[in-house]
Amino acid sequence: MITQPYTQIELLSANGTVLRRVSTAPRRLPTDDEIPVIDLAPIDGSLEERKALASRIKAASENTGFFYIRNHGVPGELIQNSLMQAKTFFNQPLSEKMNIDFSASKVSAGYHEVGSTQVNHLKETFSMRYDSRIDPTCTDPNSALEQGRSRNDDDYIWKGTSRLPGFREVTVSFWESRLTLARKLVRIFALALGEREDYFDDITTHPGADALYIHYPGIPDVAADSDIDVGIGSHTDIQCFTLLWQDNSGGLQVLSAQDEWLDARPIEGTLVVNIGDFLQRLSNNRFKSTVHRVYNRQPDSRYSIPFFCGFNPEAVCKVVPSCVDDEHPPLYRPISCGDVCYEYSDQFGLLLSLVVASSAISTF
Ligand SMILES: O=C(O)CCC(=O)C(=O)O
Ligand SMILES: [Fe+2]
Repeated sequence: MITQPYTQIELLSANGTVLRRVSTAPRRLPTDDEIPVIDLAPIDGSLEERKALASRIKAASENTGFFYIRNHGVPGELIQNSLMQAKTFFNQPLSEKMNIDFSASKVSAGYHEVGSTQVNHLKETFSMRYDSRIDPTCTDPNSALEQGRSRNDDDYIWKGTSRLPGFREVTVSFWESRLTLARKLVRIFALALGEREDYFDDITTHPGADALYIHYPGIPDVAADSDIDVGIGSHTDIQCFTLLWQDNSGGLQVLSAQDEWLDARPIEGTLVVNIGDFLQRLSNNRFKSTVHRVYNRQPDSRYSIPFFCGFNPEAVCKVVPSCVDDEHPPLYRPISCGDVCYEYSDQFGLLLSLVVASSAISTF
């Protein structure tokens, strides 16, 4: 029998640094079961159709914790317009981008320049957060503002980008479209966990909804064995789940259930969905928050546009009852999604970039 050689990588988690076993086998494409492509059209169908969809999503969430969605309802043209806006933003001189410097922001949003987040992260990012004023379902944004729920309320990121025609409109429109999709998916996840579909509705009225534009600069003449070409080191995402649009560059790698690296290659017309730590926690570890990373080993830029969905930041959540029985006592104490994110940033003394950029690794 051939024994598979393994190495170890370091992951930073809310409990400190943990070592994670990883196969040294060459990367491979996932099988259809490992990262399935799921047709989301039934999400607007009958309860029976939604339940059937939920069972597919349950299987994927319990397996690798990654799946592609097609017919997701986010218009392709809106995605392309957002990509154009992202490129225009990143193409500006650094001094312009620093108008919305993340570290000067009061609301944990704005621009992170290359090298300003974690070691070996070769990327620059624009980030925005939940804002009740642009939430299509928020009927009383002023009252939400008073309750401190609107986390973009000083308009810092929009004032500092007002010179870019259409930047705010397109970026907000894409964010709204993904918030709508995320809320529908939360209901499917409730079914997938064995609860009623409205189980999470009360805690998604002003949820964590952090959106990024990410630019991974190309690396000319990169040596094959160089370790400076990591786009994002190995990590898991912190909140409930992530909706990710990636361009055609490739480079997103996902750890399989057998600890092998899988290429989550771009598939036209799809978004990638992956489970985050908070949903793994609420599911009592039934759903998998899976380690992934990005390598941009190419001379060209890579762009990706993630959206991180959580619950209302102050809502204290316990492991869902359907995931608990005599043989499976709750593995986690109740906590809010917001507190988990703060624990993370406290642990590492990092800015709240971790809320949107998740955990990270130093060297691999
Ligand atoms: O750029 C990508 O494809 C993935 C980004 C990612 O994993 C993250 O921002 O957490
Ligand atoms: Fe991630």
